[in-house]
Amino acid sequence: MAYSKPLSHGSVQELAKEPMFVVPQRFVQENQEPSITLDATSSPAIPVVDMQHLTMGEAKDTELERLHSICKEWGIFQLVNHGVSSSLVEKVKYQIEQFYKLPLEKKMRYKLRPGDVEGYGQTIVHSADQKVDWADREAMESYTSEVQKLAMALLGLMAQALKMDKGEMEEMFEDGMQSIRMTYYPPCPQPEQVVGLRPHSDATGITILLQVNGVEGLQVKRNGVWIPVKFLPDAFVVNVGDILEILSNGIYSSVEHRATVNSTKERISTSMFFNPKFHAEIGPATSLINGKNQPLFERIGVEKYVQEYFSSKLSGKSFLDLMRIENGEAAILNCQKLRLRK
Ligand SMILES: O=C(O)CCC(=O)C(=O)O
Ligand SMILES: [Fe+2]
Repeated sequence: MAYSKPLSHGSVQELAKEPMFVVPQRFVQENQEPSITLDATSSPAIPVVDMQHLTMGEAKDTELERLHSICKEWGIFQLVNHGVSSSLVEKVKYQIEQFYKLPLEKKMRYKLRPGDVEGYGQTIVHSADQKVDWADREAMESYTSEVQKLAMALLGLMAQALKMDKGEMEEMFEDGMQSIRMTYYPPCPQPEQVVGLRPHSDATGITILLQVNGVEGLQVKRNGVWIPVKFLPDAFVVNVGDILEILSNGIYSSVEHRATVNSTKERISTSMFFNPKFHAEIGPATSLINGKNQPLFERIGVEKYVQEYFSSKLSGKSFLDLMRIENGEAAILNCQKLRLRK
């Protein structure tokens, strides 16, 4: 997840409405890593998983094995036949698009206040009591709860595939923290000069993403190459986050991804993040640890994890590396000690 402070100088969406041929300097990202991006026609598509095949029929076990390999090797997939009604998804998409069409003064009624994480601006909206009055609250609420059920079902299947105690997974995520982030990427005259969202892995258990207006821009890093994620109508993009990588003791791999912008079209996405409850402890599942499998990551309380996450500068999967146990100690503990000494 990339959390960032609200723009103090106004909204990127408003800025992009002005005629503009050159990107203002403050948006130019100079130290972008040189990257090879495959074009959409030649690149391998990220795998597609069919929820119906996973839950019913004779091929259930084979599909579960497939899900397992995908979470290990890709950390991301498109999920089809997910069971969330397409009319509900369409309604939510429509409402989100309508929200971004509102004049700035109206959007500003939902503006983030300093210290807030809810509202309009560059940050996330927590779904527990989110301010979604701009939309039909009912549709947004049913969407949130439907997607939550789906996330729990997926986490349960993953527990089964990992051969970990399903109860341990449920205990961790049931009544967990769920948050939602809607992102608007305006068209940009020099798309190669800016980043929509810089490379990161999500600090979550799993993330379920909706490409709201069908415009592509999400890319995932695989073997050092950025692969564009195609838009599949009726699919959710599901990605493995850092917490699931830790919980699975490194069997699953969180995916590094970024969002690029387009020179002519705006893009809207909505990510729903699923996290353990605030008082849980993050660490490799005890049911996966034994004499042969030693824990590869540190155990840490969710509260502390979130604090550390916010105080670290994000880049790729560097935050997760802090949790990795090397030479008997995790770097995150060393950071804390250094900070205490100061
Ligand atoms: O806009 C996207 O496709 C990616 C969003 C994302 O990575 C995030 O919200 O963490
Ligand atoms: Fe993300």
